Amino acid sequence: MALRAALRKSCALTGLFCQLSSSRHGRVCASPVLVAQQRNSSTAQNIKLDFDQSTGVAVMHMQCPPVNALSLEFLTEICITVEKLEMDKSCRGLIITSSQPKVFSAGLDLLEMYETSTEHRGEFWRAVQEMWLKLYSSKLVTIAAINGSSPAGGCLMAMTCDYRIMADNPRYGIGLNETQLGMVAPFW
Ligand SMILES: CCCCCCCCCCC/C=C/C(=O)SCCNC(=O)CCNC(=O)[C@H](O)C(C)(C)COP(=O)(O)OP(=O)(O)OC[C@H]1O[C@@H](n2cnc3c(N)ncnc32)[C@H](O)[C@@H]1OP(=O)(O)O
Repeated sequence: MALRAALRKSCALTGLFCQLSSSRHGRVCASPVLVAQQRNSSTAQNIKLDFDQSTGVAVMHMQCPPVNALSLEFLTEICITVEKLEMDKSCRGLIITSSQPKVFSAGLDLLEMYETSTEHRGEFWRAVQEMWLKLYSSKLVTIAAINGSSPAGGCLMAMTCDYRIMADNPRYGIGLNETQLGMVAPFW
């Protein structure tokens, strides 16, 4: 916890006013089942997707309590959601935001790396890579609406979007701080 407190302190603070486009709650996409099954994961429960077909804009609300930590399962859900939207010709843009209070994403799920097997960690890091490559190379216009803290993997996620808008709140931190945890991201 002391480490986390230090992290919170050292995160760079960004002050841009967040004007999150309100979605019109159009069609809601189906749960991503296929790849989840391939990865032996459950169906999407941690994402609420609002897709307004009249504008072609989808809003992905991350709702993986308590802090949208990017677990293998959650990373898989994110990837499948983006894949599904890309396959929908009427979708042009994607806004990624958080339903959790005060946190956009706490980054990679630390529990995925603690006392897990080498094999599991391999699968986990492949999913991390897949997530950011998918967002970075997406043909959709992607926007991170950062409505809370976004350290390390959360920052990575935001960086891979085309645009970032962050809520103007001095309590919200963002930055690549994972080296403070003694963590060096593996080569891709
Ligand atoms: C495009 C170019 C590409 C270039 C490539 C760049 C390379 C990038 C490499 C990226 C590598 C990334 C590594 C990581 O992400 S490691 C994880 C780093 N994250 C953290 O250290 C965040 C730690 N958490 C916090 O600072 C705070 O929790 C936070 C500010 C997010 C929220 O604070 P708040 O006070 O609201 O909440 P709590 O601290 O009380 O936490 C609530 C519960 O959530 C648990 N928690 C928090 N963070 C995590 C996490 N990351 N994983 C798992 N669990 C987490 C926390 O333990 C609390 O749980 P309990 O209630 O059970 O105690």
